Amino acid sequence: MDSVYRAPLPPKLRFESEYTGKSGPHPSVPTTVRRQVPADNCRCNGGMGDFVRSDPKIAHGEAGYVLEDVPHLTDYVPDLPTYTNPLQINPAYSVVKQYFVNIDDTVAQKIVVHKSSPRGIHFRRAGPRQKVYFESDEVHACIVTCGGLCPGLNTVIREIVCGLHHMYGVRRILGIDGGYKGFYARNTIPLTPKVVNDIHKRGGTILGTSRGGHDTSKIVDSIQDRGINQVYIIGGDGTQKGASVIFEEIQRRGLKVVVAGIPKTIDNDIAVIDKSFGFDTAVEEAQRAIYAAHVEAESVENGVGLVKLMGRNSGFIAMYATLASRDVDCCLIPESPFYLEGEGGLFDYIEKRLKENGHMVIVVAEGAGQELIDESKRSMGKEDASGNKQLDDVGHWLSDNIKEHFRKTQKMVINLKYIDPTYMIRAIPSNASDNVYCTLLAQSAVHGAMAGYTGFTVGPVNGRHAYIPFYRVTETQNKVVITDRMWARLLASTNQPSFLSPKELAEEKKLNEDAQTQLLDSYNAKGAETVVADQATSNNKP
Ligand SMILES: Nc1ncnc2c1ncn2[C@@H]1O[C@H](COP(=O)(O)OP(=O)(O)OP(=O)(O)O)[C@@H](O)[C@H]1O
Ligand SMILES: O=P(O)(O)OC[C@H]1O[C@](O)(CO)[C@@H](O)[C@@H]1O
Ligand SMILES: [Mg+2]
Repeated sequence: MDSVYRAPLPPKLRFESEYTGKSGPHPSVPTTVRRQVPADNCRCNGGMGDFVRSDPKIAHGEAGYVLEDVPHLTDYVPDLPTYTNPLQINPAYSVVKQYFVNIDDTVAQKIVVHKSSPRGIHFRRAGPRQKVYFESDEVHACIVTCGGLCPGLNTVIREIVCGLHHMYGVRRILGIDGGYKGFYARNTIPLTPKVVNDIHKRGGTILGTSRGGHDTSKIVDSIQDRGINQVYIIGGDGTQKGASVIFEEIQRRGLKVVVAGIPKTIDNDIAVIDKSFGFDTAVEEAQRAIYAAHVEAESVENGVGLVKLMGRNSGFIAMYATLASRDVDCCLIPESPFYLEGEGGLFDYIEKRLKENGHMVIVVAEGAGQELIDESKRSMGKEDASGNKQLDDVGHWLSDNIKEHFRKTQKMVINLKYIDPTYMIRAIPSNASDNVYCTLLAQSAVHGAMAGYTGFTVGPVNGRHAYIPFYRVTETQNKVVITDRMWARLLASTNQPSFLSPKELAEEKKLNEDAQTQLLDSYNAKGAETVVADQATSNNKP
């Protein structure tokens, strides 16, 4: 049984796009159809950066029900015909009871509710629809991977290709070589089930990836020139922003082209979705480094194992690897400030742990403690090609400082081993559960695109796959909330200090409470629409 509330939506929630219902022979739809909305509804600047998105599709229902819907081709391309979904005659699926998703199914963003809580925000449930907006031989799809590597990229590529081919009979699928810039600067790679058959067993991406090089006009020109009508874009928060401007430009040009985003990031910092693919694999691999650090540390007198893990702005990998391993005595993440010297500081804690236990393990996320690093040693203001701030190496900095402290104070002789497995945890193939997850993501993206949805990111929300508007996943980043239970569990498991004074802790708590109260107040005072906007900035997953 579905745990999602499935009452039929009131008629006013039904969007035209779902009910046009025209089917019949394919009347050679032109690839380019001028859209019916004013061109200045959206502005693109031809490159990275600011853009004005067209209005969100928000519908309201009873008891504070809000549907944040995703765009559909029929929103701007008139008179599109629909076709029977070929899955209806696919022997594997035709026997499945209720294989097609009811068009009224939506997925709740918030599932912990009170008696009087408004029903809140919902997203359109992902999955195959009875009717599709593309004929098999009309589809010309492309796949691109952007940003840093992540376990499972190849699995997603494989499953998009196989899903399109086996489920929808699509034969024309192109790989874009080397990220966004590949659209206009490289040759394409033809993809077939045979080409992708074994790729899920390899780390990395067979398509290559890159940062920077997002030139919206050139990318959309290339899509238009090649006659591509389904664009699958796999990448992190930056990539989804890029996908969003591509979608806006496609819409502005009135093209019958869908843009589907598949969220990818090792840091697990993408808002709204439960978790990003590859994260579990990375956490599992991080265990190996932590295990080695522990073995090294416990084999010598006053051994300290220090492991640096990825996590630019969010400490999820460090937090989960710490919780999973149970060998870690201290976990440092970007969200939780710490200090070295003085009472209650890190040096104090190390000394205490070594006296108690004879050894200890510290895990540090790469984005932690950046503000502590001496200005002279900072790579001030440097950015990568995508505009992401370049971080200073907190691992070496911490290692040097701990060693120097114990050498200077001569309190005890310590033996520190520093392990940096950062790239090792993301360059590996995905594990079994991530492989299954990648398959669901890819298939959900394919079903959504075939059904004519566009401008969406696909992902699980409370365990159910949903189509989420781009703006929802790009407006905020998912971060560890240090006043939540999960961080408390970690503190209880490592026994480390919180490094926050009671005053700071109270302030942090108040900030979070204020955000919650504001949310409720704005709902009560101004109605659900305001809440929709406000919730964009308060996506704090456990
Ligand atoms: N605001 C933006 N508008 C358009 N394109 C963008 C924007 N931000 C980033 N991009 C493009 O998206 C691509 C990937 O961005 P980025 O390097 O930040 O990685 P990411 O997708 O965030 O993944 P990760 O951080 O997990 O490695 C790059 O080609 C970059 O040019
Ligand atoms: O060295 P690269 O490829 O730029 O990637 C490093 C960054 O990419 C990530 O893996 C994902 O954003 C971060 O954890 C890390 O800071
Ligand atoms: Mg990013």
